[in-house]
Amino acid sequence: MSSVRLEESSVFSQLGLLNHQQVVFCNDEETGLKAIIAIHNTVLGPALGGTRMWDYATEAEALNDVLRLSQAMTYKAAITGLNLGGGKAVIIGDSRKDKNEVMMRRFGRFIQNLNGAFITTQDVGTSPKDMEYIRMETKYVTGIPEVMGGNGDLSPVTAKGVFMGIKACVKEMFGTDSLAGRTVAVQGTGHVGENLVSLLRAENAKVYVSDINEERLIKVARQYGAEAVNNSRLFDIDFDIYAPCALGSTVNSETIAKMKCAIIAGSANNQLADEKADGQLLLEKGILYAPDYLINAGGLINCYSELEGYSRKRTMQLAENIYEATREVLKKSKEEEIPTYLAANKIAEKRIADIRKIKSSN
Ligand SMILES: NC(=O)c1ccc[n+]([C@@H]2O[C@H](COP(=O)([O-])OP(=O)(O)OC[C@H]3O[C@@H](n4cnc5c(N)ncnc54)[C@H](O)[C@@H]3O)[C@@H](O)[C@H]2O)c1
Repeated sequence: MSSVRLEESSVFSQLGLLNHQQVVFCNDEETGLKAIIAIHNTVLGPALGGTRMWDYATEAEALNDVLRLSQAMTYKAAITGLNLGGGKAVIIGDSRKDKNEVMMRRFGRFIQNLNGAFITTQDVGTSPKDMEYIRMETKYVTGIPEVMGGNGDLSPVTAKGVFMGIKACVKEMFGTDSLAGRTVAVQGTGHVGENLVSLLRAENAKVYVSDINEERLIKVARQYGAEAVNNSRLFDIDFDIYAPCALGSTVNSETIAKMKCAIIAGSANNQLADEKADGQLLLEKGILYAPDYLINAGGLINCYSELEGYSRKRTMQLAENIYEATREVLKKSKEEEIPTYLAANKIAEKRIADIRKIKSSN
């Protein structure tokens, strides 16, 4: 009895923390589906967010994840200037053995019942095939396979956004946004990293690359004329811009102490290990940090474009807008002497508050 109460109180206390509009618990005995859909905010438009399938240790952990991630989507859409709200879904289970067509289609029906308030896409543990199953039961899904009207690889769009974010930071720091002769260290030469290296080299930047995958590293270095460096010694090298395109949390008190660069701008999610402390450290050290959730918004932009009737040209234009959005963040950060992540959060919150006003007036 007491444990039930504890569970209940933790669920309801979590629900109140981040101001969610709606949280839906999806339970279906027949298919074994246990999922949570969190709609954080729909002031700007329908809540869009991926469906993550993960073997969470507890249901409270799943709830915590979906609440946190859906709030982050609200900020990401708002700062990028898209007419989308923030949402996310999690399915509790092992994606390698627990999922199947019927479970995904049942989940699609839960989404359909929300009448468009939530639109989903692929995330960790779900695949284009899963999106295809969901699509059989609801039209509120994007990121579907090319054969069903989707548009394939998102990473060129993401890389373009990161590239524009880098240029905005370079403009702020050096007075011109030309990358010719600037030195950039791209950590991670995967889908986004490779596309970014290609864009940087086309503007004659000097590029260092690092990766734990030796084969990829050498391939990308050779193909684009970049210099391969040992990943563990990356911060011993002098460069202007650090572009993390592999993992999160690579910007922490230990690495910041070693950093000699002027700018951090890359695609990895959650680059700051401790947003508050590391954001402040970077401000004090005079290193410009382009908020990751803004400059890596290419994937979201691509989904938005798909909903609007996909055009590659329009999608790339939207990714280019990341330049101005980053400039605005840097300006606010400078004027108010606050870390850039905080400046971005404030701009996102203001946009939502402003649009809320016009939507409530006649
Ligand atoms: N693909 C997108 O459109 C997109 C959108 C938003 C954010 N992101 C984020 O950007 C990052 C890169 O995405 P991706 O699609 O290119 O992934 P990817 O898996 O294609 O590439 C990641 C690369 O990083 C390398 N890597 C892994 N651990 C490393 C380490 N410790 N040090 C150095 N290199 C390491 C891998 O070997 C791989 O080559 C991820 O954090 C991802 O979450 C990607």
